[in-house]
Amino acid sequence: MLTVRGLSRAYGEALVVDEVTFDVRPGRLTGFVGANGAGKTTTMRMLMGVLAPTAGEVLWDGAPITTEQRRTFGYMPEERGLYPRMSLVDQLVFLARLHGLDKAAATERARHLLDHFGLDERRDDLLDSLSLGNQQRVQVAAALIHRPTALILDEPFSGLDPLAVDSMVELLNDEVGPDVPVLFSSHQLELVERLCDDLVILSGGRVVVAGATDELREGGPLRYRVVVDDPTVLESLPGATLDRRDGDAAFVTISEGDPADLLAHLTGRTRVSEFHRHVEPLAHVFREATR
Ligand SMILES: Nc1ncnc2c1ncn2[C@@H]1O[C@H](COP(=O)(O)OP(=O)(O)OP(=O)(O)O)[C@@H](O)[C@H]1O
Repeated sequence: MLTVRGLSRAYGEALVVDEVTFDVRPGRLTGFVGANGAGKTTTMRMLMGVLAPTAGEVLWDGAPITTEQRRTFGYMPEERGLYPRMSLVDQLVFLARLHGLDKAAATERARHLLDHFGLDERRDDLLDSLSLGNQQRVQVAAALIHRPTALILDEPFSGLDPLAVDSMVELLNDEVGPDVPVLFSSHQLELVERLCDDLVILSGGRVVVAGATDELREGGPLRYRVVVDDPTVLESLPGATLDRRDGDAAFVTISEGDPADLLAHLTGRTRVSEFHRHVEPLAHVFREATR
């Protein structure tokens, strides 16, 4: 497991990452979300050891991480970092060799990834002749070249259309080992909500929400969407309040007691055609957390 503990970074007087703590669990896709300037890239750089923290540490399986261990990670930096004027296959082979693969194994691995990423026919083309989506694929392939033990991706989906995002996720699922922790940053909350097992929300350099995506969504207020024949019964509810109406539907938050009791109360007074849990999208959780 990869752990970030109390990580901080100051530039002069400005504390841009402020005691950030979270885990990236094995085999889980963790989304690192925050507005522009929240501190995601700075945190990821410190995680990878390319930027020194002002305070705090990074742990790998509970012990301070070593340079050797970091070398086994895959990293896609914000500034990318492949050579625009080198052919795809040459640079993947070059990177694989930097990671210690011999020439035959490096060529085999590069060819496998290019083939799997649908780029085999482009293998002799220069990176900057590819579409943005394909360039991103090559960047991800580069991060995967040495079968990394952890994967840190800075905005891997930026600029991709929804189909390209899905295809990238499929490739990651196929190519990333089952116990590998994966952290990726994004400012697209809807995308993260859809893709991630775990979520860390950063705002102004601080973690404002962290946890399993499902639990964060389900852990919100106990809100129900209700449709009844006689809406006047909603004006006084035991252990619940009417939040708002939207056409025929009303949204009710249960503050105490069981939803079943509220349903029984309503059905005793009017016909109830809808009564189900309304889970807020994470954008709502984010807004609440950063208010
Ligand atoms: N070298 C630097 N010197 C001074 N300030 C910096 C430096 N690098 C980053 N910052 C500041 O630190 C803050 C966090 O930046 P960072 O790039 O980590 O945010 P981010 O969440 O990755 O944003 P984005 O989504 O825009 O990439 C910003 O206010 C940025 O201006």
